Amino acid sequence: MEKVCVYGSGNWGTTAARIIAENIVKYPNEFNKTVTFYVHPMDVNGKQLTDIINETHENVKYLPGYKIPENVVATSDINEALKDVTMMVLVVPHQFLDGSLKQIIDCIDGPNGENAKNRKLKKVISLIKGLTITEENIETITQFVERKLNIKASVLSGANVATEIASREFSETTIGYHDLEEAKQWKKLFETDYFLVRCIEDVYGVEVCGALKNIVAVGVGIAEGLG
Ligand SMILES: NC(=O)C1=CN([C@@H]2O[C@H](COP(=O)(O)OP(=O)(O)OC[C@H]3O[C@@H](n4cnc5c(N)ncnc54)[C@H](O)[C@@H]3O)[C@@H](O)[C@H]2O)C=CC1
Ligand SMILES: O=C(CO)COP(=O)(O)O
Repeated sequence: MEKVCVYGSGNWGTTAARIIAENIVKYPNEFNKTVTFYVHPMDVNGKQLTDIINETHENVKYLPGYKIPENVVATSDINEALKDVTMMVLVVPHQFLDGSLKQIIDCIDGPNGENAKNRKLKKVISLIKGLTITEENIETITQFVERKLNIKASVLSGANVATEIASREFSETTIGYHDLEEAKQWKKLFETDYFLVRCIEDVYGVEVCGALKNIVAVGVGIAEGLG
């Protein structure tokens, strides 16, 4: 039985958690219906965002006005978020990825790596846009994730705008995979009648196109702004 965590609770993470939670209940023999939702600790008007999400079923900070299914359980406790989790959706802004992965590795492997052999987490998909650039080299986000987590990662990317998808406006996306059986599972979790998912065996191609698309998008925005 697979158990799913959505790690990251921004605009896109919240939209992804809603879709997954609606889909996951259709496959009771394959997936545990509870989706854990890792929320970076945050105070909103004197209250923890996790408490607000669990009580009102709405992420008032990052996706106000859209209800989140009750099988999404928000937490800022990493141990609770990743307990028994076999499949993880990574959806934090790229600048927080390194710190997030350190926290995840500490949790699943133990501070000295002592639990690494008993890892339950086997499947990871990145919804993150961007590239990691250092003085030495350039890596795609999944290459960075694979190097840090030692798990082959899939990617989901496209010309996708979270609030449009949350509003059930039609949109298409692509999953890049290393393993077809795993890709079929991610497709079950993400596809809806308004969010069409295609799968291709080219992880790096999908994520590089997704990242480059945003350079074009910025250019179009500037051109539009100039009239
Ligand atoms: N919003 C969109 O329409 C789309 C976003 N993406 C990509 O998804 C990724 C996530 O984007 P969004 O969900 O839009 O993010 P967002 O900008 O809406 O949310 C910010 C996120 O960062 C977390 N955060 C804030 N401070 C932090 C810290 N110090 N440490 C760790 N986490 C912290 C927040 O809890 C929240 O989850 C990005 O790579 C973005 O490019 C991809 C497609 C669509
Ligand atoms: O790629 C996006 C929409 O398709 C959004 O990316 P940012 O959230 O990084 O601007």
